[in-house]
Amino acid sequence: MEKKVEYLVSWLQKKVKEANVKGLVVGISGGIDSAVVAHLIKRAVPENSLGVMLPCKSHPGDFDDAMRVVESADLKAMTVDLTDTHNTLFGTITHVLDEEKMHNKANDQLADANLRARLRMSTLYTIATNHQYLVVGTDNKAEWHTGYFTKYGDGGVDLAPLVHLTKGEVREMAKYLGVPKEVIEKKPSAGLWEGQTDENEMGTTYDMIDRYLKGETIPEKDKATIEQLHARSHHKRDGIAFPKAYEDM
Ligand SMILES: Nc1ncnc2c1ncn2[C@@H]1O[C@H](COP(=O)(O)OP(=O)(O)OC[C@H]2O[C@@H]([n+]3cccc(C(=O)O)c3)[C@H](O)[C@@H]2O)[C@@H](O)[C@H]1O
Ligand SMILES: Nc1ncnc2c1ncn2[C@@H]1O[C@H](COP(=O)(O)OP(=O)(O)OP(=O)(O)O)[C@@H](O)[C@H]1O
Ligand SMILES: [Mg+2]
Repeated sequence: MEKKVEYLVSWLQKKVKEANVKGLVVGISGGIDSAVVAHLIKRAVPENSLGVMLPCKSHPGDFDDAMRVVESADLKAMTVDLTDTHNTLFGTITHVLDEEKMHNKANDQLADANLRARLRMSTLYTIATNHQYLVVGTDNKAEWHTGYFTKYGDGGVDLAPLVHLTKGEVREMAKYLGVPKEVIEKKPSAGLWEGQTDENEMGTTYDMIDRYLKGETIPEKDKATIEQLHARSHHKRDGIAFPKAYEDM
């Protein structure tokens, strides 16, 4: 584990140098993925690493966990509460959709949730610009493979150090780094609505996804779910679609 951590820390240092920036910033949710990234960026750039708590109608317990993470990593941190901003922006958008008789309320929960993730992204980039930092993402291998992230939200980052680690490997790294036990043991959640858990929403478990990614045999139903999630999310991993230049047709 020491070698794996050293590898990621030196990769982060290399990226900072190549980009000619001063440091790194990450959003701290109180979940395990951002906790691991918090520890990695602190090791990579001890004097120029920053964690940002971005509550948006979030559970207060998650904020307490985020504070525990920050303390465990001895990371510089700040809080920007996005609740009012989200209420104003989502309220304005839906008001106009109502007036135009275009409002599809069936999609409200997802649209509301993805706006939270994109407000976090915008906030992190505003802070990154202020500090001349890069924005570090927290997607692990399971989330990346299934597309379980908001495009240009939590997926809108400069660096993604955990993208080759299964959720199990993230857990092992978290233990090694000294992430608080309650954070390691809590159910993964995007925290985008009351009672949301990743596993309920995805329709399979991280254990199944990890086993699938390691090439192990898993039940047909879980395999089909994972393959469907993967097929539906190519556009998130492939980047922006461009036409061929007219001259090259
Ligand atoms: N084929 C295609 N080619 C190009 N673009 C395509 C496309 N199909 C959809 N799109 C675009 O992509 C959009 C859909 O993607 P997106 O906006 O990401 O939205 P979507 O994938 O529908 O939702 C995001 C999912 O990620 C979960 N999430 C989000 C944030 C954090 C976490 C977490 O674990 O913490 C989890 C969230 O709970 C939800 O299940 C469409 O609105 C459309 O604009
Ligand atoms: N309240 C929040 N404050 C700051 N950043 C947040 C917040 N909620 C989500 N994020 C950012 O979005 C990322 C994606 O969330 P995700 O839930 O996948 O990761 P996590 O909370 O760190 O771990 P877990 O998947 O175990 O819940 C977080 O790692 C974090 O960087
Ligand atoms: Mg979470």
